[in-house]
Amino acid sequence: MAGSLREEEEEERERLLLPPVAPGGEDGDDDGRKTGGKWEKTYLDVLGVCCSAEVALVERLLTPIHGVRAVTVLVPSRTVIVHHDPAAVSHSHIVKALNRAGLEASVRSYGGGVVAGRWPSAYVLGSGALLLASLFAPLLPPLRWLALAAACAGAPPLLRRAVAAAGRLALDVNALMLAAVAGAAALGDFAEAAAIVFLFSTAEWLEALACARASAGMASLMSAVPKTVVLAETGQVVGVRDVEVGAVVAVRAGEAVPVDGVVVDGQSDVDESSLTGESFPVPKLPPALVWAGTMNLDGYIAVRTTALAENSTVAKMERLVEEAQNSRSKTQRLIDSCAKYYTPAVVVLAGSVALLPLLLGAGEVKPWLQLALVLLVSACPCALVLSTPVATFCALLRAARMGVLIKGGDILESLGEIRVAAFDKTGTITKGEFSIHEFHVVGDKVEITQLLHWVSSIESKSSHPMATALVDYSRSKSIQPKPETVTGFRIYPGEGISGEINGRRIFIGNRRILARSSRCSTVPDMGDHRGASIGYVVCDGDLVGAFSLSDDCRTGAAEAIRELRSMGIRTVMLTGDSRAAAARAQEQLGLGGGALEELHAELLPSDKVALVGDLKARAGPTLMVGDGMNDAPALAAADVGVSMGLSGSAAAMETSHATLMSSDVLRVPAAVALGRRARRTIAVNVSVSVGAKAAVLALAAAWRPVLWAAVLADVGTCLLVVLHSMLLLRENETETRRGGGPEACRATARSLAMRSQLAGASDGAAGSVQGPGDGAEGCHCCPKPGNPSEQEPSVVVIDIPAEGDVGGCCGGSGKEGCAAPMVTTATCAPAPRGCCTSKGERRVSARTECCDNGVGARDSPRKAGQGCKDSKVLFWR
Ligand SMILES: Nc1ncnc2c1ncn2[C@@H]1O[C@H](COP(=O)(O)OP(=O)(O)OP(=O)(O)O)[C@@H](O)[C@H]1O
Ligand SMILES: [Zn+2]
Repeated sequence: MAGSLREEEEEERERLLLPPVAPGGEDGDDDGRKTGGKWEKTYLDVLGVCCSAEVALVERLLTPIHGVRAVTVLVPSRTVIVHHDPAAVSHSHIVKALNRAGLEASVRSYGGGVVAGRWPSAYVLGSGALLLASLFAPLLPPLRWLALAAACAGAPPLLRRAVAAAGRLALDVNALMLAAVAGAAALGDFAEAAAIVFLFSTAEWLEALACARASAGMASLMSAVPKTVVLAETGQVVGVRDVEVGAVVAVRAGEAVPVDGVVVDGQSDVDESSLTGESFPVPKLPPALVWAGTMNLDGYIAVRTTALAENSTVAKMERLVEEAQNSRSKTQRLIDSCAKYYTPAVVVLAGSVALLPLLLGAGEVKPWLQLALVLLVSACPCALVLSTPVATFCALLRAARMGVLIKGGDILESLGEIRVAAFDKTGTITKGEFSIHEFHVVGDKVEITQLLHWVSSIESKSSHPMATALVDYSRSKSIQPKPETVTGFRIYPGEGISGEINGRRIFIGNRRILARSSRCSTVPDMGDHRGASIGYVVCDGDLVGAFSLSDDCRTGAAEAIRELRSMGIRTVMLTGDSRAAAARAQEQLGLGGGALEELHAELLPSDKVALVGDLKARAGPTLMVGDGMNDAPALAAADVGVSMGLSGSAAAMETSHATLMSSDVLRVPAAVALGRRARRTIAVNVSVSVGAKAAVLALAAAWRPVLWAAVLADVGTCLLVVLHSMLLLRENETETRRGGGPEACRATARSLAMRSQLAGASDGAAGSVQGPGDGAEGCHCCPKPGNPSEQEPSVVVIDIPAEGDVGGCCGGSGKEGCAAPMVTTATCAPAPRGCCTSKGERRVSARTECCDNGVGARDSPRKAGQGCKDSKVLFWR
């Protein structure tokens, strides 16, 4: 059932994440395919794209070409992506069209190191050599003409671009530089003219090199996907784009998985780091899901595809990164609009400085003209315009590499401002892998087998984590779900689900659904499972079954929360689950049950939205992390909504602003840290570029107009800004430090996995392969007992105040306890018609004994600072 469900979900994801319609294209892929030729996506490195001004030019050049459907220009990485029909228009045709306008385009080869290491053009080299020779002019005066030759030698690329820009009535940096060169030459400063050309083109080249280095990272996202696949049944080799959904493809050891799918045969360890940033291999057996671009390490697997190549997760990721580059952030919009006025203003100023003395008949004209040239060179706000997009691009790329997909520069900036982090519980703080403690029949209306059949059949239509547990539980009792017998399936967000089987309407869910559907009078006592969630089954108005289930915290959840708190961020839990379950998770997170500063339980999706709004108003910019469908509205309402990617629901992924590709919540503090770093980088970039300009202008105003210094300030700061932004690509020590514990655990897991791989390779058999789970046990929520002297059995009595009834809500089992402060219930279900026995204020004591089971036993409440690392419940009173 998991397979079919996932497929549905996959379909939904596909529907939600349809390829973006790029400018110029009006329809989706399907239409294109139907009309004959296949659309292809070609990536071009276009060095001539340096400001957003070139975007329009590229679009104007390419969109009229027959066979080109859409053009996307990514300024930060100087990339142009062309959707075209290769039969109608070839790569070289596109490249030529761009190069005619002097844009220096070349087709990016897949997997290649892009253009890194490329030599400067002949123009740059020629102009440099001539300039060098001209320096000997003091010895041999005629050599000074070589400087003029140097300026001319380097000018053609500038001229071509300036003419192309002028064609669309734009004044670009090339035109400004050429004007300055011409001016300097006219004044007889040949060396100055040559210096401008040489400095400018060298800096451009270096900048392009740096950008190419940065965008190589993006290319590597997709380059891992093989271009051909082997069909498992026939052994036939076909292009990856021709593989249909449902085909079975063979993936041998050492090959990358070509398309998203389900393992149907074989077994292997798969390295998913390209997608999740998680560096240890994940064992895959049928029916595990695998994703395109991940690496099959050591075994053969057959994969039934669940998506077309262009709709694979990695392709969608790539689209998101591309879109993110195109979306301009607040800061960037501000800078761009300033830049729009800055250039014309300075050009007009330069013009008047040059003309006024002439008109007024001032004595010496030359210094005025020099001042005008300096102003002209300073009129390009290139560094300022670059200061944000390059930093944003590098940060987004860094985020993608660590398995966090951020959908734009704005989100990145907001991430750096976060003051509150709200977490959903199930599937975010906890693993979302429930285990069933009890499953009872209530009354004598049905048999247990019948009940299990109903529950598993209806639950197999739900993607809630509890559903999986209930279906597995039924299977363990030899009852197979029959989803086809269910009609009228319905989801009640925050409550549960319902469906009809053989004319009976069955409801499954929490107390709210009980209130909605039943006319019962008693609620069964669910025994001693404190902190478990209680579920009910109602058939045609009668309560017929009840069950209790719970799940444990994720690895790293506690560290993530600690990290966020150490960064001065308030942490909050917003859960649809019961208060008892919330309190149990809180307790598992440590810090004496005070890890999260606020707990809000039993929330409907609308309550989550309201609380997010409240947090925003009360404490500042709010981040929300969630996985479920019920979280989607809250994710959208938060300043930054983060969804749990591959494990979460499609709805959450769609509405969120960022997605964690792995389920490692430690990426949340890391992403916030990255956001803060990006903000700092942008601030430094902006001040450096503004500062340099101001210094040159001040120098000029002080009658010291130095033209080459102005050029250096212009292109030099551009280069500086690019290089400084690229520091973001490097892993920051604070990011590594964030959650130092789990990092160590991951290292262990990695080395264990590697060792097992080596063992497997040397003796040819898998032997006793230790999965990553084994290696990571030390980083479980519950700290592993350390000092043996602390593990001596001792009896501790923990007093837990029983939860009081709030506003006449049903009390559930009547035995749920809560140990955490500030447990609130936002809303109460309408009081069911007399279904609950009310509860008074009570204290419940648990007698516990310390134990060292390492991974916190399910029933072991643990209190920090009581000399007991872990404890086992002996009995409840
Ligand atoms: N498919 C289901 N089967 C049984 N119970 C369900 C189902 N879906 C929801 N419920 C009940 O409704 C409650 C609220 O569900 P909801 O999805 O809003 O939150 P949750 O996933 O439990 O917690 P969180 O909000 O922390 O993710 C659950 O705790 C559960 O008791
Ligand atoms: Zn959840």
